[in-house]
Amino acid sequence: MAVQIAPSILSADFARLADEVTAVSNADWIHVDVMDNHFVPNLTLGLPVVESLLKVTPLPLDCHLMIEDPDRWAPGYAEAGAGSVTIHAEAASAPIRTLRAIRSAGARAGLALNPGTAVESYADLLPEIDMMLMMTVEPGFGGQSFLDMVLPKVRRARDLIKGRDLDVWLQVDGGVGAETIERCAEAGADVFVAGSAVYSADDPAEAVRSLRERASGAYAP
Ligand SMILES: O=C(CO)[C@@H](O)[C@H](O)COP(=O)(O)O
Repeated sequence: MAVQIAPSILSADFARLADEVTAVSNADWIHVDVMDNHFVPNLTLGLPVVESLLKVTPLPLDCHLMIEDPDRWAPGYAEAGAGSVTIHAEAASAPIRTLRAIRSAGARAGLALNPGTAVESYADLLPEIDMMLMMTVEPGFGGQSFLDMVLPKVRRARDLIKGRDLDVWLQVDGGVGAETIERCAEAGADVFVAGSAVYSADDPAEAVRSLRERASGAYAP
């Protein structure tokens, strides 16, 4: 699979979201961070904003739910038309049921792991998901420093996916930019979320292009 770039609108200007997503129309996904101030200590946006974004961009929305009780809320994002809905392993009470509900509603189902959560504990869920999201910072805020300690886990996840011959995408999120994206790709990641590296650039579309080039050169599935 070709590498994919997903700019995170957490670093965008929320007063100009339509323009901000249009500015990265060369990306593969728009990454939408939904935070509830309970699962993480930050509050962002929810389903009404996602519904509005769906009307202004042809790019699929990659909704990352950093919320308590994702079992209750996740299917609604898929039913609204999100292309991908990711729940946190640490927050879900019934992950298999919720992942199946996301898929049944027509979206790709994602499972996210915090930096300290072992991938081996969730190996049996791999057939239930389309994407595993490895947090490379503690979730909650943009602009944090990349945690190198997560890279061995990214490698182990890629090996588990390969070992079972599954088509599961491996996403990294947090501190991903020009200095770190190649190491993520070498470890086997193929979907790259970048917030500040894209939206603090003078030319966000050029930042997307350049990140894609770096990741493609280093990608070693
Ligand atoms: O989920 C999160 C943060 O919890 C991310 O999606 C951030 O939005 C990434 O921002 P940068 O680290 O790339 O600035």
